[in-house]
Amino acid sequence: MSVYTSVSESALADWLRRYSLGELVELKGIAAGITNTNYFVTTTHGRYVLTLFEVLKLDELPFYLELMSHLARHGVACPAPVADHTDAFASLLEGKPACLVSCLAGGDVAAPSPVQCRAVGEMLAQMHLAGATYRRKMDNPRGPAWWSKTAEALYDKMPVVDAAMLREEVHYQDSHRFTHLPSGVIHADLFKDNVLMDGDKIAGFIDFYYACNDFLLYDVAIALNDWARRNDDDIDSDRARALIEGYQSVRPFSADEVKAWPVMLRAGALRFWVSRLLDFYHPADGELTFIKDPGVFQRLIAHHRDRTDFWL
Ligand SMILES: Nc1ncnc2c1ncn2[C@@H]1O[C@H](COP(=O)(O)OP(=O)(O)OP(=O)(O)O)[C@@H](O)[C@H]1O
Ligand SMILES: N[C@@H](CCO)C(=O)O
Repeated sequence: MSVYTSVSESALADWLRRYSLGELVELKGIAAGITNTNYFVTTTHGRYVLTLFEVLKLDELPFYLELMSHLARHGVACPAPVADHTDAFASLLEGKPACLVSCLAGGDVAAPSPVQCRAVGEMLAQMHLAGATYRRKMDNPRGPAWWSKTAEALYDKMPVVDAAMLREEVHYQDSHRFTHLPSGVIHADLFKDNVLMDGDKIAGFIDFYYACNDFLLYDVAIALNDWARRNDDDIDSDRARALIEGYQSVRPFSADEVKAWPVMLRAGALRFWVSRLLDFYHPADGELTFIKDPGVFQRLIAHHRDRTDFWL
């Protein structure tokens, strides 16, 4: 469930007076999602998604909401935040920072086809191009410094063999640091559950709350590691090739990116291995029921290590 903060119809009707969206018709909690409280809100003007932020603070939101607005303005499929009469995208509701965004059609897919993977790759490249003119900047809070430090707090808790592999992976990434690859605004969490599909079309990328500035190639690796991953945690070549082809039909990899690609696939997996290990060994209060299997990314890294064909 993901309604942590209850919103009463009367509080929402009051809050909606800040907007030019008409009168409240219906308010309905959304079950999916882990971090935030989400509702579908219908007004006399249309349908929107209301998010109450459970962790992010009001002054942290402009980077993400202005990014979504920028991307939507450039034709990238993503929700467009709605501005209120003070021209703000967010304000407090029931004591939490809250915003309204356009409601998209479609739903997430559990078993995507190569055609859908191609569409994701293409839209991701379009997002990277459109992001080039976005002025705000945000360092990646979950980059190499974060995973090295976080891993230090995990080694002692893990089985010895797994800890040794994690050490090796952190060391491997430390010894393959890049400084020269194309970088810009990335989504940084483009898993299957963060894309709404309408058939074979992208209805929209959602959940931009890990977006930051980093290597564009790292974003492609994160997306591929989820969209093309099979149930045995190896990669399906047809889906991988389709996603890369879709991406390169808009923004071809540079020669440096081609060289960096095998390392980046492992970096994209390491980041989520570490965050899932952190949730597993140091769960935050109330998080227990949502912990995802860290082993998925350990097994994926093992497959990436053995790989000789990287679908390029
Ligand atoms: N703009 C939108 N249009 C339609 N449905 C949406 C939209 N935004 C979110 N949803 C629906 O709400 C669900 C929860 O959203 P989301 O995954 O962003 O939750 P969260 O708790 O904020 O993030 P996370 O699950 O990554 O912690 C999505 O699976 C989707 O079904
Ligand atoms: N997509 C992440 C969770 C949200 O960051 C994972 O599956 O571990």
